[in-house]
Amino acid sequence: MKLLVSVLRRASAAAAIAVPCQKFLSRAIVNSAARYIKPTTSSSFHQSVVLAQCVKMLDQRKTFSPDFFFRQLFDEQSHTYSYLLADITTKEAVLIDPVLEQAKRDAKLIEELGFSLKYALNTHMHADHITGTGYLKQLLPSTVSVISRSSGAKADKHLADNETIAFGRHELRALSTPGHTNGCMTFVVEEQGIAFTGDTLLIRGCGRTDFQEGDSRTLYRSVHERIFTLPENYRLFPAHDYKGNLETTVAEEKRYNPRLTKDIEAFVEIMNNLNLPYPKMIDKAVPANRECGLYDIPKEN
Ligand SMILES: N[C@@H](CCC(=O)N[C@@H](CSS)C(=O)NCC(=O)O)C(=O)O
Ligand SMILES: [Fe+2]
Repeated sequence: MKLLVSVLRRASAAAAIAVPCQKFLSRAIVNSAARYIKPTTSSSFHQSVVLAQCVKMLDQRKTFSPDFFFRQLFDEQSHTYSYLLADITTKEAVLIDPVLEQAKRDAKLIEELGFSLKYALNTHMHADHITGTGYLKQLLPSTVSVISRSSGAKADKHLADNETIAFGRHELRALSTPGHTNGCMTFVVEEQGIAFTGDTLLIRGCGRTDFQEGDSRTLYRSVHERIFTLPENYRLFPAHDYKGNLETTVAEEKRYNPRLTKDIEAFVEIMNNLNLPYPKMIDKAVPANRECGLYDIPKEN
């Protein structure tokens, strides 16, 4: 027994030294990697620098505050992500980009977790699915629906650029990021280092600009001026992904987005040649979303 106690003591003393050492060393290695890696060619040197920067930005990723709740939710039909955020202390919650067909699922989850839904927000007037905000207002009557004023859609609260929405001690800031539609907004939670980009910026892609008020040059400027200027370690969460990706970062998209790393003229050319089929639901979704999704919704018994 004595032997076991002594072994455990030694092991924990070793760990107490090893963990900070490891952290210090990994940071030191990353910081100096670009200077000490021996280049064989200038392009492999460049790759080493980019890799070192990427490791560094992962190293510096923020973790959520203990009183901040985050849950990513998915609708398989439209490939839409919705995001439930809450203050764990006060239980006030917000839901970003809910989908009509998932409103009951979302309401059940919110009730099970003991949250009270304060705001149901849309990043923009969606074209591919009907928003769940109107229906959630019926299911959870405390809910206030929110969208940007420039979307032209009905809601209880209309947001202007830079306006904030509070839930408990947390808040998100709405940045106007038009281009996919006029009313597109990106919601940023600065304390947690995260942003919800709607369809403005998708993972290694971006929202199309060939319907509603789409404009490629405007979208390019929105991304470069309002999203790529956020700190590089910010985690980004889009409204859709069609390949199973969950999230990205500012640093990743600035380096690897195949559309937005190009200059503006090349970007416009890419966007003019996407040749995507129109969303199947567009003729139903846009008129419904103009009414906050309160359009042909299921009646409660
Ligand atoms: N096939 C889907 C619609 C897919 C689509 O058009 N997605 C939009 C976002 S929803 S408005 C988009 O901007 N896509 C960009 C891209 O590069 O894919 C359907 O029929 O609903
Ligand atoms: Fe969209």
